[in-house]
Amino acid sequence: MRLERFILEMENAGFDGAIVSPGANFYYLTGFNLHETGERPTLLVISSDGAYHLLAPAMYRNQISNFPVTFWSDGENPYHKLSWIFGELKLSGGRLLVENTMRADWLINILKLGNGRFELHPLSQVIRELRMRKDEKEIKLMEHAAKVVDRVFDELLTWDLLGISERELALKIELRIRELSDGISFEPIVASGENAANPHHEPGERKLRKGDMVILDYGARWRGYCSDITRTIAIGKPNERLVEIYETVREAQEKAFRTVREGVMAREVDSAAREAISKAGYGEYFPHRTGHGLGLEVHEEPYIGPDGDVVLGEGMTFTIEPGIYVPGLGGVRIEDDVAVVDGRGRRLTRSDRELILL
Ligand SMILES: CSCC[C@H](N)C(=O)N1CCC[C@H]1C(=O)O
Repeated sequence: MRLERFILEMENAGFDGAIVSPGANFYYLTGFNLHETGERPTLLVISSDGAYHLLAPAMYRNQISNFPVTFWSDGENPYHKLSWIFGELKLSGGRLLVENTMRADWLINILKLGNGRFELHPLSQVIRELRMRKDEKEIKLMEHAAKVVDRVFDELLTWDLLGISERELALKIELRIRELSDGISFEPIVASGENAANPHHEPGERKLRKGDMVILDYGARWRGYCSDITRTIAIGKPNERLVEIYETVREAQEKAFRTVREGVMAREVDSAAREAISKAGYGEYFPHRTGHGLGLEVHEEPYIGPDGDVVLGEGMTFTIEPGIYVPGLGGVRIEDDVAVVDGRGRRLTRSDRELILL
């Protein structure tokens, strides 16, 4: 059980306990996906002695079973109950791991209860090692999420794209992902023409026209796990320079993928892509890392950048997505999701990477 493994790691690292708020780590450890608890304090308290207890709003009563839990109702003070949980778990002070993204108001109240006796550290310090290595079941779920985005790509190539606005196309992609999966893993990016020079362009009213290169970047979620794909397509015949850029990015992506192997540093994958792009003279137009870990979150460890000091290992899953962005002209990005399986890189997304002219 994940929670037991986590407790062992936490104890080995010399921590007395952990406090986890809803999000990917909470889901990873409990299996409960408590949607939108928002401002209502919801906290999983774990002691390195092996005991754990959840504090949750009463309105989530039907979603939590077979787990030690104390519910609080609107109008009650949840921190009185949290204090009781600390007592039960004998957590009166010491070194505690806390969720990196915990709300400041919850954190302040926890510190008040600790009365100066808690020394807080980020939870990621211990949980990252567990989260980074996916087991077979997790990889299967990610393969499913990847199949959904591949299917959406096949389908969108049959849609009438000439004259559609970026916003409309993003909506159509989102709708199709929602029909085929549990939802989107992030808001789709549709960046056409000169807008494609912005890696995180927000789809707007610009309509797709002949000669455009269009970056399509979107992802699906399946049973908590994410996919993330980017393809760049051309509407009619694009400018020669953009075709040259496309081929450079395609080669960079391929070279980076071929570098993936157990034992290789994340930064070696990044430099394979970066060198190919720099050699073609576009180094200054590749402003981001080559990829990022992918799993319960769309951006997680291991990060595949120039500073990537993680040694790639079995079960790690990440994207490879080099890009070139030239202001005033446009851009190209090609992205696949990759898993390290049997020591080698395996592409989870498999859509065509050749330049497609519509
Ligand atoms: C979560 S929004 C961005 C999704 C996209 N696939 C992505 O992760 N990136 C686009 C440019 C680089 C890369 C990133 O690191 O943000």
